[in-house]
Amino acid sequence: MIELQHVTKLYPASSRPALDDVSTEIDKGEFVFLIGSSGSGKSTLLRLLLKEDDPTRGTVVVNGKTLNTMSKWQVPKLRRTIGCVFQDFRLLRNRTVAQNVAFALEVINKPQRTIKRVVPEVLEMVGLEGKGNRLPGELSGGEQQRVAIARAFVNRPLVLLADEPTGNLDPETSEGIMLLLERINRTGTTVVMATHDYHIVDSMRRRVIELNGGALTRDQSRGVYGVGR
Ligand SMILES: Nc1ncnc2c1ncn2[C@@H]1O[C@H](COP(=O)(O)OP(=O)(O)OP(=O)(O)O)[C@@H](O)[C@H]1O
Repeated sequence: MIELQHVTKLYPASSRPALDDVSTEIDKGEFVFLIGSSGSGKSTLLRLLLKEDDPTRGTVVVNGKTLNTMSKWQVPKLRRTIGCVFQDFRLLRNRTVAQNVAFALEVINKPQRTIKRVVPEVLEMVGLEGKGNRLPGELSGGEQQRVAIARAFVNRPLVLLADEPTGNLDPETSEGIMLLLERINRTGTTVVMATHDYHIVDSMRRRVIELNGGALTRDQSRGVYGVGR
């Protein structure tokens, strides 16, 4: 499903690798927390999985495709199989909630009749029924993140990558978002979530992969955030 083999990433401006000989495998349907202090390489790893950047050395495989040898024209097809959620929601401010979600289907040329059917379904799933005509600015942070999750999931991706999805939310709202991500995971979608939120990691007891200065220093099933934090 996801495989990294001896992946090193060196940014031109930096003397220290952002990722340092990282090898791991994530199976279909897993839920994985990616943890590590600021600058440890979490976002870099997620960017490599999306082929937003290429590794300096090593091999990255996502959904059966080796990204190193993938040509540019195949990248949009890869990204259709991956949903993304970010800390800052990244919604289109001047489009309604429903339009934000519909947009994800329009760009992959789904017919309007499918869009009309699927968008209300997914908005209901994330608990936003009746709010499709609001603008993002008229929603709470938690609701905006639900829109972002709906947009990421509407195309039923094989993998959902979440980079600090609860970073801007209070603990109670974060819990709701985590329940939603768990629900998505139960549909068979692999979830990889970068986080600093030790409450969430400790309460969910899922697989934990820890990066430290770019190196993978811990891989623990049913893990915790860590001792001595
Ligand atoms: N575009 C870039 N050019 C140069 N260096 C970069 C670039 N992006 C990241 N880095 C460096 O790579 C290292 C890893 O950064 P990365 O953003 O992956 O860490 P992170 O674990 O996601 O951190 P945070 O938790 O703060 O988001 C850092 O030292 C960072 O300064």
